[in-house]
Amino acid sequence: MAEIQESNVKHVYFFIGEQAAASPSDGFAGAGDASRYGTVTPAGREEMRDADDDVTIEQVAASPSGDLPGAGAASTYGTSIPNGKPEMNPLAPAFKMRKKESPSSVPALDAASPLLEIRKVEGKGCGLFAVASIPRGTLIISEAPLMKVVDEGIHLTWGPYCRLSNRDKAAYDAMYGYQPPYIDFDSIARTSLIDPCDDSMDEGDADKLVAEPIRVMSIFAINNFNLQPNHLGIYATISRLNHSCIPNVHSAINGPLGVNTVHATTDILPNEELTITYLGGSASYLPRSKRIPELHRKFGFICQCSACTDQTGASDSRRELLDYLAWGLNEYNDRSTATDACIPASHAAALTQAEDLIVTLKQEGLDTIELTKAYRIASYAALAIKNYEYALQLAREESEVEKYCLGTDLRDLRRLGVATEGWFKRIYETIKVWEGKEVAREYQGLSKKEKQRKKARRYKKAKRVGAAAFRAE
Ligand SMILES: C[S@@+](CC[C@H](N)C(=O)[O-])C[C@H]1O[C@@H](n2cnc3c(N)ncnc32)[C@H](O)[C@@H]1O
Repeated sequence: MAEIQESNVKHVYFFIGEQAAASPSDGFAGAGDASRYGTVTPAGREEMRDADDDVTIEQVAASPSGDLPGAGAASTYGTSIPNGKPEMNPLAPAFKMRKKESPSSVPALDAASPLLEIRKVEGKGCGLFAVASIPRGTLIISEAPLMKVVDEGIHLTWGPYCRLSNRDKAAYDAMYGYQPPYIDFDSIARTSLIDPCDDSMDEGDADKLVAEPIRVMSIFAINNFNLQPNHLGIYATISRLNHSCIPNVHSAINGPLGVNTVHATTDILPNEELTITYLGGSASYLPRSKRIPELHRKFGFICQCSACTDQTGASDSRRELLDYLAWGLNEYNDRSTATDACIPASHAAALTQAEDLIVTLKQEGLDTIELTKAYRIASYAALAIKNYEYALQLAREESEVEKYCLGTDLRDLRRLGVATEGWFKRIYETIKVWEGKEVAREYQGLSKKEKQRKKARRYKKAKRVGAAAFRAE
């Protein structure tokens, strides 16, 4: 069974900083972990800004394609998000909607789940909706890909599609298809399917021959997710998740299990739409004036989520603050020698900045994997100033969010040393180096006790809830 490769985990976690040995002297104990904090480099930010310079909100809104759903395809997703790979066609023309194909009826879900159903959504095609209350942390979907091809292998989709069972083909055909303008479907199909030396075929025959493979590619183009190792996959159910800049579920590839898992990152009410973010990592921190064109450029729709339609400016102010705080913390984590007001000059300042990042993420409703990164940096800085208790408390909070986003089967992340439990070990190791074995043991013991206390509290609560339910009956 395929395990998560580091290259793919990057799309879940952004690693920054080199592998440094835990060193009491530099204060970056624990940086030996491939840190999951990463996100933006200044170059990355510039890149994003350059790209955005192409389209403004006004241009997007004014564009004739502005109201059309469609164009998903690659993105940075780390989590897993439908992929759009603009780089597939370096000759991509300026954004122009060519064709949209949306099945007119609502198809049945392939993976039946008592928690959700597929429904038509005005302006979005179809989407997934909760049919019951879904508490935070619930594993909602666990799904193997319907079909996969090697990375950048959109031209290879026709063969695997033809080999699908009738049932799987029906699930595939029910998906939304769109031809992003940066992929030249027609020439890809002709190049891969028509022998240039075969002059027995006239233009009409060739058009007929490529029509179906183009349809298949157009579905694959906007519904695929990165898989490990180096594959792209499409899912009957997960590919129906729409985007929100304030998502309520998190999708991640679980290599050891060979599935994509979707967990609730917030409590979800019945009839609420389940949404992921198509903007991975730091791109979520962009203000709406940058997010909207970015989503439009990559996925072909105008986001109407509450953050994108917020006219008060509160969401934008928070995102700008998030971008500022996270960028500075990344520089700190990278031990950058640059000087900038947003780069904390001391560990204590980094701790305060990371706390601000945590609070702002929560205020913006971003209970996502980004929050685990913020907790890790805060824990890291707390450790550096020898506030061990607080470092452990922050690690515990990180661990909770990790569980909510990714579940508990983290074998590959453990192997890579990026799961929170690896971070706990680093904290204890550092305490041992700095304060001696006894003190480290004490903290470990306290942590164990705290864990047991928590478990006992949870058990008591479950018992109370159970008894109340029993009485109600
Ligand atoms: C991976 S598909 C999601 C499922 C799709 N809605 C369907 O009906 O199968 C991605 C496409 O869904 C649409 N979409 C996703 N999120 C959207 C949103 N927030 N607003 C409008 N359209 C959206 C866009 O057309 C996008 O290209």
